Amino acid sequence: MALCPVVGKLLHKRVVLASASPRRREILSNAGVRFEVVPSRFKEKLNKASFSAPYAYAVETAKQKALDVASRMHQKDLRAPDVVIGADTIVTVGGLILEKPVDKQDAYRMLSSLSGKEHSVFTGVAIVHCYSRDGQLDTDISEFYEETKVKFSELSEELLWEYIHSGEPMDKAGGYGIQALGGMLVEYIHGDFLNVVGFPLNHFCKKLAELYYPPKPEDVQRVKHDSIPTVDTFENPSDVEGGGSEPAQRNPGSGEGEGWGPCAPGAGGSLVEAEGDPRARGTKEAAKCNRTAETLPPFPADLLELIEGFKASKALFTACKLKVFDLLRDVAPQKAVDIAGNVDASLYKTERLLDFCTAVGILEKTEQGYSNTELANLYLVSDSEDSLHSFIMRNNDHTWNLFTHLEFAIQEGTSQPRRALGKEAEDLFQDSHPQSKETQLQFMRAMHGLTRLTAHQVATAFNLSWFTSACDLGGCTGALACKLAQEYPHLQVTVLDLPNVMEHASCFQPHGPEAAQISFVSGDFFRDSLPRADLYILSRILHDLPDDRVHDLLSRVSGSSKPGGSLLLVEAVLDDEQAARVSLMQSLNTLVQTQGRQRSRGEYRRLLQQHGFCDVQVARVGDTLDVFLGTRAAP
Ligand SMILES: O=c1[nH]cc([C@@H]2O[C@H](COP(=O)(O)OP(=O)(O)OP(=O)(O)O)[C@@H](O)[C@H]2O)c(=O)[nH]1
Repeated sequence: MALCPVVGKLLHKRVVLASASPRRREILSNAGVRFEVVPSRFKEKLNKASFSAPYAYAVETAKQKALDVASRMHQKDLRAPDVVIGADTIVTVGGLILEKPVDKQDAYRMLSSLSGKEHSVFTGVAIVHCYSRDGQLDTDISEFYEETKVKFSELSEELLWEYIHSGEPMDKAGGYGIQALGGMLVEYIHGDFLNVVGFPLNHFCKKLAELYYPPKPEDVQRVKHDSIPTVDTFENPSDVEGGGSEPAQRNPGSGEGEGWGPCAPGAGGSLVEAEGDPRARGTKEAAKCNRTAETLPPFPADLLELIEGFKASKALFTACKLKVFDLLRDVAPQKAVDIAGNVDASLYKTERLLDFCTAVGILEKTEQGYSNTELANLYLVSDSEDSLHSFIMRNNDHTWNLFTHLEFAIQEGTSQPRRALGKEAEDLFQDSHPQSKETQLQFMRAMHGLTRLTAHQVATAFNLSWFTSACDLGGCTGALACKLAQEYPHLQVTVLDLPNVMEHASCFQPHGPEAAQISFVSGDFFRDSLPRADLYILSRILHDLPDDRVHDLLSRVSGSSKPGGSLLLVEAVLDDEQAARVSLMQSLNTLVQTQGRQRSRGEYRRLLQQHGFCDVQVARVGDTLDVFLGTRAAP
C-alpha cells in the first residue's frame, strides 16, 4: 500500500503522542502508527495577541505540548523517545480564537458565534525528533499547520441547548465534534475533515515523507509538490544505501523557515553526517534497519487491537470495580496517591491503570491530578442516570466467564452456562435458579442502562400515538415503558416480567408524571395469560429463545392481540452489512449464553407474518437494532 512506507519509517522508533485527545489517538492508530500516549501538561495559555496569525498560536502550542513531554520523559528515564508528536486544534471566527469551552455557557457563546457562518479550523502539529547528547536532550523540530473551512447552518436556541446538554461540546475545540452529533450542524466543509477532528493525517504523512525522503535535486522535477511519495517514487539504491530512513538533519546554514535541507553529496544523498558523530552512527544503523522496514508487509494494527482488546476491556472493568469513577465524581482532581489510598491498592499499579484510562479518554490528567471525562461521568459512575456500570460489571462477573468457554460452545454447538457458571441456559432468566439479590439487581441495572441507550429511538421509530394501551413483555425495569410513556402521554403501559424481576422493579420506577401511566405485573409470558393491550412489545427477547419457543411465544401474543392490534419487535439482526461486526459479536454472545440465536431481518419479518402480523414495517435504530411493527390481521 502506497502510504505504508511513510508511516513505516516510524515503526522501529519509540513514538509518543503528546496528547490526551482520543480522536488523535484513533486517527494515528488507524493509520498504522505504533505509539505510546503521554498527555502533555503544557497549559494552553500562550498570549494569543503576541502571534501574527491564529495558526502560529496553534503551531507554538503544539510545539510546547510536544516539548513538555519530551523533556519530562527525558528527565524521568534519562532517555527521551525518538519522536514526540504534539498537536493543537483551534477554531477562528471574526478574529477570535476559540478553544475548548470551559462550561456550558462558554459552549453556548462559541456555538452561537459560529451559527450561520463560515469559520476556520486550524490544527498545528509539531514532530519533535529527540536525541540524547551527553545526558542532555537535543531536539529537531518540524512543524506545520492545516486549515479547513467549515460552515454551520443557522442554529436555533433549542438546537444549541440540546446539543450542549448532550455533553459533546465540552472537550472539543470550538465546542463541537464534527465526527459525531456536531456533524449535523455543518452545511459544508472545504479541506481535510480529519484536520477538524484534531489531526491532519494527510499533511502529517507529507511531512514525514519530506523528513524521511528529502528529494534529491534530480528528483525535484519528478515529485509533485503536494503528493505523499510511494515506494515507486523513492525506492532506489542510493536512497536505501545512504539514508532516507532517519529524518534529514537541518542544514546548519539554513534558516528556520527554509524547511529541511536537501541531501549532502556523499552521504548517500540525504543526510548530513559528521565522521565520529554518534548520532550519525546511530543514523547509519537505523538506515540499515529500515531497509527492511520498507519491504515489511502492512503493519497489522487492527489485528493487534483484536489480539489485545481483552486487556483494554479488563482494565476498564477493573477501574469500574474499584469505583475509581465514583471517587472522582465526588472529589476531583485527585492525585494517584490519594486514589490508590481510597481504593486500597498499590500506588504504582494504580497509577498505571489511571494512565491507561487517561490514554483511552475516560480520565483526564493534569498537574492537579486525575478527573473524570464527561463520558465517565455520564456512563461509568455507578449511580448516574445513564450508568453502564452494572452492564460493565455483568460483563466482568458473568459474560467474561462464558466467553472463556467460547471454543466449547463452537465445537459442541451448545451454550456454556453449565461449564462457566454451573447453571443451565434456561435457568438464566427463570425463577427456578434463585440468584442472590445483588446478582439479580446487577442484571436488572445492566439491562436498564443498555435499554436506556436506545429507548428514545425505539419509542419514536414509528408513530405509536394512536395506541392507548401497550404491554412490554419481559420489560424488566420499565426503561422502555418509561420512554414510551414520556413520548405518548395517552398511552398506558404494562410491564410484564417474572416474579424474581418484579420483586426488585420498584427500585427503578420512574418518579416523573409518566409514573401514573406505567404498571408492573408479575407473570411468565409462556404460562400466564397476557395483560390486554392493543400494542405488544417484545424487545430483545426472541434472540435468547430457540425456534420452538419463539413460535410458542409469538402464537400466544398473536392469540391475545385483537385484529388491528400490533406487535413491536426489537432485535439486533444478523444480515445488515453495515452492522455486521457488532451483530456478529452479539450472535457469539447469544450462542455462548443461551439456546437462542440471532436471526436475519427476513427471518423476523417471516416470523411475524407466520403468526398473523401483516404490513410489517422495519426501522433501523442506532448501529445495531431493527424495530419491526406488524399489525394483527383478522383471523
Ligand atoms: O470537530 C471536532 N473538533 C475538535 C475536536 C477535538 O477538540 C480537541 C481540541 O483541543 P486540543 O487541541 O487542545 O486538544 P486536547 O483534547 O486538549 O488534547 P491535548 O492533550 O492534545 O492538548 C481535540 O481533542 C480534538 O480531537 C473534535 O473531537 N472534533
